[in-house]
Amino acid sequence: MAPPQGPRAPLEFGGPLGAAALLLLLPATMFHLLLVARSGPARLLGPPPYLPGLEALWSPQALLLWLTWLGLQAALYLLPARKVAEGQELKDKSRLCYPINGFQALVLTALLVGLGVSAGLPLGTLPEMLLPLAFSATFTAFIFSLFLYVKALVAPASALAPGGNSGNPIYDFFLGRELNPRIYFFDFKYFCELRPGLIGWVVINLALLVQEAELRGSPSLAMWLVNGFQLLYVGDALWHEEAVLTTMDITHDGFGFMLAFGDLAWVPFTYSLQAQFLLYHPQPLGLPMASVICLINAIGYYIFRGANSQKNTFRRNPSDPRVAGLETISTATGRQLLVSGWWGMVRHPNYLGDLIMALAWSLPCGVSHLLPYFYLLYFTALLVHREARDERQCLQKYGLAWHEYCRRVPYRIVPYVY
Ligand SMILES: NC(=O)C1=CN([C@@H]2O[C@H](COP(=O)(O)OP(=O)(O)OC[C@H]3O[C@@H](n4cnc5c(N)ncnc54)[C@H](OP(=O)(O)O)[C@@H]3O)[C@@H](O)[C@H]2O)C=CC1
Ligand SMILES: CC(C)CCC[C@@H](C)[C@H]1CC=C2C3=C(CC[C@@]21C)[C@@]1(C)CC[C@H](O)C[C@@H]1CC3
Repeated sequence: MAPPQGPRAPLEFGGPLGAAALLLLLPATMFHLLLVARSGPARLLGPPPYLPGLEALWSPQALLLWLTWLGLQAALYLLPARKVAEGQELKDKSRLCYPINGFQALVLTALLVGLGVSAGLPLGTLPEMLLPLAFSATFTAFIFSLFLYVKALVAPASALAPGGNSGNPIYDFFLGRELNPRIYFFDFKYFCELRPGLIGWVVINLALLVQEAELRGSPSLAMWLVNGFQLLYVGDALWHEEAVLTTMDITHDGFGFMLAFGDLAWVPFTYSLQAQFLLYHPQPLGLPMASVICLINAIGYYIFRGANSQKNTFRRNPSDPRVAGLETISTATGRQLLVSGWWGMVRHPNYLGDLIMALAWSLPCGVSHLLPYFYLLYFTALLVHREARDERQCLQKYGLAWHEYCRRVPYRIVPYVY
């Protein structure tokens, strides 16, 4: 069994009590949203229309479908990749290798779904199965997290994450103990972060669009916009898959219930909330308003992509002509921090772009209900919390240089506001 790590990392997410509360609250919120989205009043803050019994949640067909989906995505992950990328340096100075074939998996999934539909696969019936599918995803995330917890018991100390090894089983189960749990080349965290949930999200959106067409003759403009925007977001994430290797989820956080449930259940079943809402509550949307919403999404995407690409290019090669002229601060680690360009505007310009896109995804649902704005509210909280965690880690890494960066770029996410 691995010994506990040296100096204990400070507890996050409210410690064991917070972790226990989130263990229950996150699945409960997801089921609440799924139930409310199909109810007449669609009230985010009201009670759910009914409490589903086990017979509404548990379905062997849904479990089989879900496991087939995971198996398909795992098979696509194992296909030859156009590139194999190296991750960040680990505690033992080694680097892990990761296949870069996520976009290929998206394209092949689209082809398979297209073939299936032309052969008579009833994609439009998927929305009827969302509740038992979400239950199967939650159930598998729970069992999988137990497996990860047990697997970490026999992992070497160097394989453990900085957090998630407090000694409290609930906290450690929630946060995750092992940094990069793998079986041979199959990296569980990297696979889950980008494949079954993210691709599942756009397939669910598509099924909702198909069902809307079956119900009303054609998909609404609002449904097209939500599908298009979110497909762009998922396609972009998979196209720039390598960038995920430097996120705190991969480099810092262990793999436990939070990420397993977040990746496998939360992303596909709550991120598709706007499309779910639109299926049961059609909203009129004229061309002028649709154009304004497209413009908002384009601005958000421009900032999001510009900021992420600028940082990634700079981190890969600071002398690249696209970033060589930018102002920087040197740090004691030898790495530099950008203080002009996107990263001189606010300290997290990519979050700003992401939030503007989140607004554009909700606007097609009109302003009569708060429910479709859940993603924007949740995402604001997630990014504010994530930004605070990242600041703590950067302060630890860069010390005085980080203070200097904060002095030169005082706003975190929104210029002159926050
Ligand atoms: N839709 C969703 O649910 C979610 C989406 N996201 C999105 O994913 C993307 C990645 O986000 P995330 O992983 O949180 O973090 P970032 O991509 O913002 O990365 C933060 C890291 O960037 C480096 N950095 C910070 N400031 C500078 C600077 N001035 N110059 C150079 N490097 C700097 C630091 O690492 P170092 O110095 O070590 O390179 C820091 O730790 C974002 O676009 C975010 O919006 C994130 C979470 C959830
Ligand atoms: C269930 C909890 C509330 C927390 C779950 C968090 C996860 C859903 C997110 C943690 C970091 C994520 C990232 C993405 C999706 C959401 C999760 C998994 C992206 C893949 C989204 C697309 C971006 O281009 C990159 C993101 C990296 C981080």
